Amino acid sequence: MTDYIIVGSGLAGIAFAETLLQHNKSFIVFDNNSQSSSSIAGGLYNPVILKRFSQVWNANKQLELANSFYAVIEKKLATQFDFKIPIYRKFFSVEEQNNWFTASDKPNLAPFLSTTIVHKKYNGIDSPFGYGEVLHTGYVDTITLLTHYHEYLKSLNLFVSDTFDYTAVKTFDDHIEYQNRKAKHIVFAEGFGMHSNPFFNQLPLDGTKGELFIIRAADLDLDVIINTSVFILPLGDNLFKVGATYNWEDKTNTPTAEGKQELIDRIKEILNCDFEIVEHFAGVRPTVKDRRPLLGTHPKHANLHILNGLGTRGVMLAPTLAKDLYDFIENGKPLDKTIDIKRYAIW
Ligand SMILES: Cc1cc2nc3c(=O)[nH]c(=O)nc-3n(C[C@H](O)[C@H](O)[C@H](O)COP(=O)(O)OP(=O)(O)OC[C@H]3O[C@@H](n4cnc5c(N)ncnc54)[C@H](O)[C@@H]3O)c2cc1C
Repeated sequence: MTDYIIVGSGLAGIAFAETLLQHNKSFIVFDNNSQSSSSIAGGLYNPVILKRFSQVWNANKQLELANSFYAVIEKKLATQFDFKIPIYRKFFSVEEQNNWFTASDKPNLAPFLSTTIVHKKYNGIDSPFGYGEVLHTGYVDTITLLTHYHEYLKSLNLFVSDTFDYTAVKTFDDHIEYQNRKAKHIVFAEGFGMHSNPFFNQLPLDGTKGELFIIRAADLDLDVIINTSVFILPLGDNLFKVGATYNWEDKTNTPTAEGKQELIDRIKEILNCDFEIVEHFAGVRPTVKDRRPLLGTHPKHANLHILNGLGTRGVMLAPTLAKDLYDFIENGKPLDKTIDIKRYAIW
C-alpha cells in the first residue's frame, strides 16, 4: 500500500511530492501534460499587489517558507532556478510617486517598499519619473524547476506520464484502489484540469487565461524586473520574458492574435527600442471566485483531497499550501477557513 497518489505535477503537485519526501511518505505522481500554467508562468514572486498597494495574503509566512523550500530543492537537484532579483515599478507621473510613498508608510507594506526613488537609466526605456523598488522579490524559473524535478521523480520511479482515469477510482473506508494500486490517499492537484474531475468539479474554479512572450531586444540593458501593466524579466543573451494578459472568457491553452496584440501594445508603452517575438505561450491560471485556494477533503470520501486554486501566485503559495494540506491530513491540524473547500456548501 502506497501512502499517496498525486494527480498533477505542476507547482502544486511537486510541492506536495517534496513535502511527502521530507516526511518519508511513499507516493506516485501522475501527469498527462494537459495544463501549461506552471511551465509557462512568469514565475515572479512579489509580496505586494502593486495595482492595489496591498500586501499579498499571508505574504510573510509564504515568502519565508518558499525561500527555504526552493533552496532545499536547488541543493538536492544541484540546479539554480530561484533568482533573487529586484522588481522595479516604473512611475509614469508624480502622482504615482506620491502613491508609492503613501503605501510605503503602511506598516504591513513598509518592509517591502523601498522609500528611495531609483533614477537609474536603462538603455531602451524612458523613465523620467524613476522607479520604486519592491524588496524581497525574485523569480523561479519554473520550467527548469519542473523539468529537473520530474526527472528526479522518474529516477526514483515515482512518476507516471499518463492521464489519471477518474472512473477507475474505488473508494473504501481506509484506502482507495486505482487500477492495480492501493493508496491511503489521493491528492488532486490538476490546476484548471480539475474540471474533468467528477469528485471536485463542482468547486468554483474560474480559470484566467494568460499569454506571455519571450522577446529578443538587443538594445535593452536591464538587470532587474520592470513591472507596470506587464512585467519585463531579463533572461540573459538579450532575451526577456514579458507578460502577462488576463482573459476571463477563453479557457484554452492556445496563444491568440488578440493576446499577441495586447502584449505588443503594452511593451511599446515601456520600451523605446526594437524587439522581436521569439516565443508566444498561453496557459490558464487556476483562479477561484473569492481569490483563495481550494484545499481540503471530499465530504463523502475521506481519502480524496484537493490542492488547487493557486491562482496568479503559485510560486509563493505552493510550499505553504502543501504544508497546510499535509498537516491537515496527517496531523489533523485544521485548515484556515478561508482556504478550506468547506466554505462552499455545494455537496
Ligand atoms: C501566463 C501566466 C503567467 C503566470 N505568472 C505567474 C507568476 O509570475 N508568478 C506566479 O507565482 N504565478 C504565475 N502564474 C500562475 C501559476 O502558473 C499558477 O498559480 C500555478 O502554475 C498553478 O499550479 P498548479 O500545479 O495548481 O496547476 P498546473 O500548473 O495547471 O498543473 C496541473 C498539472 O496537472 C496535470 N493534470 C491535469 N489533469 C490531469 C489528469 N487527469 N491526469 C494527469 N495529470 C493531469 C496537468 O498536466 C498539469 O501538469 C502564471 C500563470 C500564467 C498562465
